[in-house]
Amino acid sequence: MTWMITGGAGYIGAHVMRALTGAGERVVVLDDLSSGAARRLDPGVPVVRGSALDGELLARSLAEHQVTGVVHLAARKQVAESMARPSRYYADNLGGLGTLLEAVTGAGVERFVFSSSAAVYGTPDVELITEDTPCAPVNPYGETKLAGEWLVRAAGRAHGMSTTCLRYFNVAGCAAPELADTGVFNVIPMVFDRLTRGEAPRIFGDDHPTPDGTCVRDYVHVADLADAHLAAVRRLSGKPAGDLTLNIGRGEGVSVRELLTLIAEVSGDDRAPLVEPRRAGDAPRAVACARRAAEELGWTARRDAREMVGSAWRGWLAHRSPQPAEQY
Ligand SMILES: O=c1ccn([C@@H]2O[C@H](COP(=O)(O)OP(=O)(O)O[C@H]3O[C@H](CO)[C@@H](O)[C@H](O)[C@H]3O)[C@@H](O)[C@H]2O)c(=O)[nH]1
Repeated sequence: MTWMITGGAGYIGAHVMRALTGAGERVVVLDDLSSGAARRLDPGVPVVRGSALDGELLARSLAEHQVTGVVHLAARKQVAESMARPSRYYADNLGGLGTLLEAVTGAGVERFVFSSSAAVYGTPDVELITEDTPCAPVNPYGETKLAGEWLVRAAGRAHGMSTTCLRYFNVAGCAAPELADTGVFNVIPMVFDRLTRGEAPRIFGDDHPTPDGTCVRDYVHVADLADAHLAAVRRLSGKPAGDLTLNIGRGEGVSVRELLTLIAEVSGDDRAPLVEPRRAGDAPRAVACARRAAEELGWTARRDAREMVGSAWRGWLAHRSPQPAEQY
């Protein structure tokens, strides 16, 4: 089998590429390097430089590399940007996926793994989010992920393709400094960025209905997430498997205050945080029930929050972004 990884030069895609090649899978990367970084690529892995919106290139590359399965990660992923530019998100995330699925089914590819997100759930008021928790996204990014899942399942049913949708919770850390997340769009890099500038980290609300008043999230190490993709690929490589949708998280909540304590320990910078008003659209708590992934894939996350923060800090020191391209 040969797996095409779209977005393989991105933060998550490069970790997936390493997990698959490290386990002996044959891989080809498709990436237009618009937000991915060439330094994350592996010289031993062929790269098609182009976009998932380019149907002709896709058809040619799938045939040339005899691709038998696709892991689709290439997408826009900033919530705030999706609210400012919804049509761009719909066009790129769903347009790209539609074009890719046309090419993939036309080429007879029988296995497809889709990068989805906990953003499909919106802000449910539950202790643990299961895959049966109703989906009610609260921003265009989450909407494109939910509609993307529908598209993937429909194509699977129509063309006899086995599909797996992985709903990632809060992804953090890195397996090696060169693979680090260099964008400043999530809490850990946002706090690192503040500390590096000599500013206090911010807490968006300490009056949430949670034990310490700050938001609780399910942080999952990107290397564990990559292992989940490997497990999904292995499962699909066996007998035809229909469609499957899985939460990918640890099933454990970490509050913003707990995270800041870990960051202070790792960075050696323990300045007191500033408490700011709540951020619009933030759920007080978003923690996965991770049981179905354990049952279906035999996968559970192994790395804890300290390992995520420590590896993220080392990656930040090595490759921090001078200035993100656009801030919202
Ligand atoms: O300086 C900061 C930055 C963030 N937060 C809080 O930290 C938590 C995590 O925020 P963030 O890292 O922005 O993640 P989420 O808002 O939980 O969303 C992330 O996780 C979702 C999946 O659960 C993905 O869909 C999104 O793409 C991804 O941004 C939230 O409670 C924020 O209010 C702070 O208190 N201070």
